Amino acid sequence: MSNTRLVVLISGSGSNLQAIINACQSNQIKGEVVAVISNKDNAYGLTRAANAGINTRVLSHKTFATREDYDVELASLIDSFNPDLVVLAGFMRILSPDLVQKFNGKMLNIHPSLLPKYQGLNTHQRAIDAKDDVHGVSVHFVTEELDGGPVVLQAKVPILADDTADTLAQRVHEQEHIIYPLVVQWFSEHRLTMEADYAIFDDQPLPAQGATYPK
Ligand SMILES: Nc1nc2c(c(=O)[nH]1)N[C@@H](CN(C=O)c1ccc(C(=O)N[C@@H](CCC(=O)O)C(=O)O)cc1)CN2
Ligand SMILES: NCC(=O)N[C@@H]1O[C@H](COP(=O)([O-])[O-])[C@@H](O)[C@H]1O
Repeated sequence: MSNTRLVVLISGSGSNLQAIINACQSNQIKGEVVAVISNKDNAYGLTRAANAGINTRVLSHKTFATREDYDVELASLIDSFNPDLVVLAGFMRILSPDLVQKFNGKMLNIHPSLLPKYQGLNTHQRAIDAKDDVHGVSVHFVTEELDGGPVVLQAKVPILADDTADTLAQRVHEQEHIIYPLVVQWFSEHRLTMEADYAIFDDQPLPAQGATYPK
């Protein structure tokens, strides 16, 4: 089975990118990150990629008249690396239908909430403001509906009485760095399909290594 070719899209720090790079280097994921693309030239994730010897590209959305024009260029750039899987890792642009359709079934996103709760932005603060006692993270296939695609795996994170958005985000990040590599590993082992209705993982944080959940 050949290595899964991953193209990762970022906009910021790239800690999830780093988790995936690490998982590829440890052979947890039978794949390689062949390129990292950012819409922001100051994304620290670009430094992480360069340090790992990975191709990097910056495609700023600010130089395009419309979202659609940007996405035509972005789709072409992604395609140029011949990916098996496109991984959105803190990529902060809403993707237009044509691009989503082009990579249908081979584009994943990680979202910091227990979808379908809190689609969109500022999820940690929204959960705190709502006085929720649990928050978390979801890995899902990307569809036209923003953060509405089929969920593959979730991890729950309790909200503590003295939590701020930052302290909560830190604990959510810890679970992100476990479940995203795991889902990408499952994809690299050809064990995921958009049509399946995967179990939503409950309560306990995942073990760091190789749980086997998909059917
Ligand atoms: N068609 C889809 N596009 C994207 C999805 C998706 O599921 N379907 N997931 C998002 C990721 N995301 C949350 O997980 C998200 C990213 C960005 C935004 C957003 O409102 N972006 C604004 C700009 C915000 C900024 O620049 O800070 C915008 O694009 O106008 C919401 C949710 C990735 N895309
Ligand atoms: N709506 C998308 C979204 O908010 N994604 C979130 O952006 C962060 C990126 O962190 P990273 O750059 O350190 O991986 C992550 O917490 C991810 O869940």
